[in-house]
Amino acid sequence: MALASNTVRSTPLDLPLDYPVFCETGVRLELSGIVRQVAPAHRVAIISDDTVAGAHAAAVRAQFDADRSALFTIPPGEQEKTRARWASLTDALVAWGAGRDTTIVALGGGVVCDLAGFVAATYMRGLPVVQVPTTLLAMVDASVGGKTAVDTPDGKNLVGAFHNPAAVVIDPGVLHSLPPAILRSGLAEMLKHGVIADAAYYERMLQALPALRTHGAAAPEFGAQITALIADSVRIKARVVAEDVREGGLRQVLNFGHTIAHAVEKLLNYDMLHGDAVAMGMVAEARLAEQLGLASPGLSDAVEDGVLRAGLPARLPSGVSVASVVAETHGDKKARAGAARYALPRAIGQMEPAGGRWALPVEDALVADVLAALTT
Ligand SMILES: NC(=O)c1ccc[n+]([C@@H]2O[C@H](COP(=O)([O-])OP(=O)(O)OC[C@H]3O[C@@H](n4cnc5c(N)ncnc54)[C@H](O)[C@@H]3O)[C@@H](O)[C@H]2O)c1
Ligand SMILES: O=C(O)C(=O)C[C@@H](O)[C@H](O)[C@H](O)COP(=O)(O)O
Ligand SMILES: [Zn+2]
Repeated sequence: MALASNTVRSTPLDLPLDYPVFCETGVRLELSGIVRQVAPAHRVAIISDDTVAGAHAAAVRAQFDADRSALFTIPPGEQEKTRARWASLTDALVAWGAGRDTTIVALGGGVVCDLAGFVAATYMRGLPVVQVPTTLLAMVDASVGGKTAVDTPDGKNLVGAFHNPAAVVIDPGVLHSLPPAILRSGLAEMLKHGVIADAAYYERMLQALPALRTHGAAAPEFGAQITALIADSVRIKARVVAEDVREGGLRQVLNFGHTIAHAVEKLLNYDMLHGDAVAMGMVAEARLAEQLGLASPGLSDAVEDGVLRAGLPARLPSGVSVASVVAETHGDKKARAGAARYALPRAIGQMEPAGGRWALPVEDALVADVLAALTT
């Protein structure tokens, strides 16, 4: 395959993963060289959504031979992370003649990372995928770790596969086109990484929040600061997934806030950004941890403080009843024998198993009490 650039100047982060993660402004322009190194292919199929493609696909496509690459897009939004979109994308790949010598490039936010990743995991029983995340959330979380999935009418990410990327190419330079509310929602997963693993990182995030919120992604000083914070967030996630790729135990810590978040997202027909739901879910689950006596007093105030300083929601959205959220939690993937389970921190930066388990069952009545207090 003729490539626009065969040399890769950037150095990947030093991580305990089997695949390189690049994190540097401008590195998206080295994508073809990276693909050639990690997943050389006869053809390259770029999967994106219409919004991202409009802003960023041309610079990516230009790096590959026109007759051996193609762009496949879906409409933007979580509502598109479905089996139907998986079917239309895989049909389109067949029609285009994609074979096992095709590499998938996932160019987009978390929805594209998950959906294109699932296409790659399943098409002809598995193609390499290079993740090129374009939202803050996808940079720090969805592009790393190999979870791919689609939603079904019954819940979030219910059908999917573990399929590690061949490489992750994080270019914070693409964040300039991201609307502020979507940038902000990515802060939730970064705060989560601080809560579950690293108090110093949590503190650095708190210090950075005013600048990140005031200046937005376009400010010149934003670049270096956000790049360092993204890299450290990826380091935290990488440490966890390297130890437990298939979520046998420890990896459940990355689900802090998610039992409640996924329930609420589904009840709202995914009309709430995932990061926003996680922010609110972390506040609720931190309160559960305190009520159970698992967490030291003050944890939930500290989590709520971070969430509010980031400008993220800390309360249950109106129109969602406490009873409906509690009922939905029983369908969570961590549930066992029908009982919802929660991955709960002890303190900022500290998670430990309780009785050997990383996710604990919690009485519905206690969950309902905590959620009721978050409706006011
Ligand atoms: N696999 C994982 O480990 C993992 C981790 C966290 C989240 N997720 C998943 O990620 C999804 C949420 O991801 P998200 O918040 O990125 O949502 P998203 O992918 O829907 O992106 C949000 C919006 O931003 C737009 N956008 C993306 N990049 C842009 C850019 N650079 N400029 C302008 N607009 C841009 C998109 O078109 C979309 O409208 C959820 O489905 C969640 O379940 C997966
Ligand atoms: O990588 C993980 O593991 C996570 O749990 C990260 C989460 O932020 C992410 O939202 C993930 O998609 C949730 O996965 P699920 O298995 O709970 O559906
Ligand atoms: Zn998440």
